[in-house]
Amino acid sequence: MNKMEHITVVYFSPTGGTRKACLNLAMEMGKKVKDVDLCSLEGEYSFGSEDTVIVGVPVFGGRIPGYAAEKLTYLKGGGAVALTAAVYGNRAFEDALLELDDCLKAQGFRIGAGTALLAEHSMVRDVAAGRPDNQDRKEMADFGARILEKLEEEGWQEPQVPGNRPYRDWKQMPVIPLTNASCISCGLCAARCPVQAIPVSNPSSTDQARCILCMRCISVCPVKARSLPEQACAMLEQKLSPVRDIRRENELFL
Ligand SMILES: Cc1cc2nc3c(=O)[nH]c(=O)nc-3n(C[C@H](O)[C@H](O)[C@H](O)COP(=O)(O)O)c2cc1C
Repeated sequence: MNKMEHITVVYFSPTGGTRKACLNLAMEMGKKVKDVDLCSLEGEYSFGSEDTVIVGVPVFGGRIPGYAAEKLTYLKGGGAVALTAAVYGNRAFEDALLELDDCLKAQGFRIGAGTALLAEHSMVRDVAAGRPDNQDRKEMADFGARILEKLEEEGWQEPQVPGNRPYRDWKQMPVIPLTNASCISCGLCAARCPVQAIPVSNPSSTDQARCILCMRCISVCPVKARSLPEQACAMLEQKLSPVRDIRRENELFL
């Protein structure tokens, strides 16, 4: 039996939705919570078999971001229980949860439960706007109770989660965020970029070869000087218009 006293929440959350969704689950499980941002991990981070860890990543194109997959190799599971969260913006999570579980198994975790959770779409913010909301939070209390009940059982099994191998092929759009004349060169975007794609000396430029289009620079800019090119925005809005008025539900796989 896993004598859980606290839960560690490990996440990659460029615009904060993944972190919020995972913290909601952790807090509703009634344990002390430790917060670990994958962006600030620079070396190995080890767990042991008594640990329980919520690991959350955003869904990018039905996959997990390559940056997150790389950072997950810093985690050493040591038999710890992972509760996984593929956090997505109302379109679909496709192979992301399966890929996340596979990555963590390879790092020595046992998967206790998988979840697909909703958060605001970071590219088109009026899709799943305001999520996770109060209703999501209440649902996390139910998910948390069901997870704890399962982990109390002797000989519990890892969940079957949806998704296919090989994982779907996805390439990010060949665009970068643009900067307009209101940029005050404060350098916040450069400081917060997880992949150092924005030079501190010239924050209005972006290195396309490094940029993972995670939207953090756009979301942290205090004067809203950064945005995707208009054509890309129009294309995304059109692509997401069929899911704009749908409320997708969080899912739990035990
Ligand atoms: C490059 C990119 C690709 C995305 N692809 C998907 C997707 O395939 N399906 C989906 O529902 N949401 C997708 N989203 C939305 C994010 O998964 C969602 O907004 C997530 O909550 C962002 O996490 P964050 O707030 O922690 O950055 C994508 C977002 C970005 C930036």
